[in-house]
Amino acid sequence: MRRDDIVVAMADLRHSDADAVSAMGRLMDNHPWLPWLAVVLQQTAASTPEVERILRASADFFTEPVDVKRLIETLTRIGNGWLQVAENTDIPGIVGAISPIMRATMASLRKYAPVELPVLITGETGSGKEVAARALHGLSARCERPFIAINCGALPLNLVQSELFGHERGAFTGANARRVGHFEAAAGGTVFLDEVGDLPLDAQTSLLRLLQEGTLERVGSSQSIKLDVRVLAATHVDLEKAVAQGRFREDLYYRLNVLRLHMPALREREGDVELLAQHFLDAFRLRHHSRARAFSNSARQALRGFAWPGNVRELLNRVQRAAVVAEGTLISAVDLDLQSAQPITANHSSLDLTRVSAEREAILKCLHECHFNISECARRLNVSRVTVYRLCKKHKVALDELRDGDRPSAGRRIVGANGDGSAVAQGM
Ligand SMILES: Nc1ncnc2c1ncn2[C@@H]1O[C@H](COP(=O)(O)OP(=O)(O)OP(=O)(O)O)[C@@H](O)[C@H]1O
Repeated sequence: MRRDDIVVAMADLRHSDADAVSAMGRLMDNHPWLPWLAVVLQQTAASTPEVERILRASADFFTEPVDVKRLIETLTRIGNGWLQVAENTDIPGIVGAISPIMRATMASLRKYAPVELPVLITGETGSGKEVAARALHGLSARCERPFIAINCGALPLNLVQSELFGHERGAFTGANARRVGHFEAAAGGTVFLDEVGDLPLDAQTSLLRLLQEGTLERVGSSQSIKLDVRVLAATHVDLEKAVAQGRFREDLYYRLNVLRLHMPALREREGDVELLAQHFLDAFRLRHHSRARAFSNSARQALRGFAWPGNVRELLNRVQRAAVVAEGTLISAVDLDLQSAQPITANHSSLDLTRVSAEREAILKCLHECHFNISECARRLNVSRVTVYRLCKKHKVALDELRDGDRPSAGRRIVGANGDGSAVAQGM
């Protein structure tokens, strides 16, 4: 294992005593990215919590006599780079949720999905808020109906009302025909309002009415239209602060914040980074030619030690780039451009760590608020532009990647659902 040349591991528990079983459990915990298979005697299957834990962590398990056909099928699947183990969260679209913090979040998600109430999804940029919103929709009774994701920050200011709620012909110059807004287009389904804090006040009022009364009016009409739609909203800014500053309606905040789902930052998700990285690599290999099929030890260490300011989106970008540049079958820390990444906990007292993390949070938050305008960020933080760049370097803030991620591709990204309930994505 230390040499990184294990493709699949088999935990043979047929003749193991309790000590051997718990040692095996520890070994599996320490190597969660490896596809594990387990072999047990029928009478020992899940007989103790330790064995149960091993079976849960295994991609597949077998009892004696081993079904060789199924074993070959499983090995073939693993050999083809398709790691079932990475997708054992049983929430479609959400990969790599073995960390306790992510498991707790997924447990909440499962509970919230069938409930007909708004959910406010919080979390840093790239932490998977939209992925969570889609999962909430996919696990709800509305899954066959449309899922429409709207980036509120990307809507042209003068057209927000019309984009969201539609308009009648002649409502304003250029309104040559009646137009149905995103909410009406999602009738019976779910609307996901990303960056809800960016909604202007008049649109907030219309949204509040929709949430309270279940009705909307198109721009240029006074006729109320009844509408059944579930609203999910996300923010990476502090909405409470926006309320305190009068930029966000308090009554709307309480309406949206009935259920709250917090997506943890990737650096808090111990064990998930490797699973996600392997999943992204496998997915990349299915679509493109790439020799790289796994990560070297140093790469894994770097993946675990990095602070991931851009969260899962940054991990995805780095893995894809590494898969392109890697020369051999193993991706190295250099391929990931993480050669100088130090474990975030190394050589720091907890007070130091708190300071470092507060500084990083402050710079990231400010950068987002200023839409990555460095001069503006420097002005707000009362430091020079050079200092902003220095801090970005110090905290491994990949400005280009974050900028790309921040740049809204379109106001409306998801336009519907296929017959099988899967979302149709546009402009992503
Ligand atoms: N658990 C996950 N499994 C698989 N892919 C994920 C997961 N979480 C995030 N991703 C991927 O990471 C990228 C960013 O995710 P997403 O857009 O949901 O983040 P976000 O929090 O909504 O970002 P932003 O705050 O910038 O809107 C997407 O490509 C998404 O598919």
